[in-house]
Parts: sequence; structure tokens; C-alpha cells
Amino acid sequence: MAYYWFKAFHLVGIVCWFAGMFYLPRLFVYHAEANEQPEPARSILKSQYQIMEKRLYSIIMTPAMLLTVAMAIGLVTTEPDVLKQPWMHAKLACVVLLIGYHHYCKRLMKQLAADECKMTGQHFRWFNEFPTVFFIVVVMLAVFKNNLPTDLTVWGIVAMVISFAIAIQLYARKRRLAKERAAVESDGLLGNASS
Ligand code: HEM
Repeated sequence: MAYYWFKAFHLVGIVCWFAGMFYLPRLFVYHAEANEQPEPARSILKSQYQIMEKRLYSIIMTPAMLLTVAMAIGLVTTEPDVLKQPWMHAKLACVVLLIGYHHYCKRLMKQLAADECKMTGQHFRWFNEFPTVFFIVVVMLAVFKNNLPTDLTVWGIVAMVISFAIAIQLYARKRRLAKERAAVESDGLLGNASS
């Protein structure tokens, strides 16, 4: 019975942890792009994003990561044999990378707060894809275990995820270019009006 309790709360932890890992880099995109705004909008937006990032990281992401790991420890203590399985070794390797990503987010938060971050909104859009890819891999490993399918279906799913990520990036680029063009045009109009 304990095993089911651990598994249930392992899943609850995962959902909350990944909600944060998907949303925090999105906030980084807005935070980095706030630098392009004129004052006082720039300072107001930056301090607001800083508060949102800090709360999301400390109140949701970190406790959820700890819950996921604590429940996982419960699972492997109840069924120690899973630790001998190759799928579990692959899963643990992915989890180490995800925990590294989680901590790297904290570093980026500090850099953004101190105005020392070199990454642009576009960099953060790519950075945002990392947890998505690992989320899919880890869930596939947890469900299929040692029978991870490698047939056409899998490659179809991989192609779909990659195309989706590329489409998001291209859409964001199109919107950014349209915004820049509109800004140049309105500058031109203002220049004509004043001359
Ligand atoms: C901290 C490292 C982790 C360990 C040691 C671990 C271990 C385990 C174990 C032993 C199970 C039960 C397997 C079964 O009963 O079939 C499980 C289930 C599961 N884990 Fe993890 N896990 C970890 C992290 C994660 C993460 C980060 C994710 C998601 C990205 C994840 C997704 C899942 C899913 C979806 C299940 C349910 C699988 C099923 O019932 O078929 N795990 N985990």
C-alpha cells in the first residue's frame, strides 16, 4: 500500500515541479524583454517579474522538486529491485540533468535581478525547451521501462515535438519582427510630423 501512496504523491510532485519549470523560463523571456521598454515601465516590469520568479521558485518549484525526490526515495526503498533496471539508470541520469536545470534557473534569476544576465528573450525561448524534452523522455522511460519503443511511432512523436518547438520559435520571431517594424514606422511618422 505504501508504494501506491509514494507513487501518487510522486506524480503530484512531478506535475507541480514541471508547472514551475515550464513557467519560470517564460517569465525570464518577459524579464529579459522588459529591458527594451522605456523608463519607468522597464523598472516596474523588472521588479514585478523578479517577485513572480522568486515566489514561483521558492514556493512551488523547489518544494515540488523535494516532494518528487522524497516520494521517489520512498518508492525505491519499498522496491529496491527497480534500482537494478537499465530504464531506471537512464531515468536517474535525466533527473540529475533536470535538477541541474532547476539550480541553473536560480542562478539566472540572480543574474536577471542584478542586471548581469547576458541572455536575451530569444535565448530564453530555446532554454524553455529543455524541460519539455526531458519531461517526455522521463515519462516514456517510467511508462515503457525497458521496452522503450524505437519504431516509427516514436520517431513520429519526436518529429512532432521538434516541429512544435520550431513553430513556437518562428512565431515568436515573426511577432518580434512585426513589433520592431511597427516601432520603426511610428518613429518615422513622429519624425515627419515634427519636421
Ligand atoms: C528523483 C528521481 C526519480 C526516481 C528514483 C523515480 C522512481 C520512480 C519509481 C520507482 C516509480 C514506480 C515505477 C512503477 O511502479 O512502475 C516511478 C514512477 C513514475 N515516475 Fe519517477 N522517479 C524519479 C523522478 C521522476 C521524474 C522527474 C519524473 C517526470 C518527469 C518521473 C515520472 C514518473 C512517472 C510518470 C511514473 C509513473 C509510471 C507508472 O506508474 O507507470 N519520475 N518513479
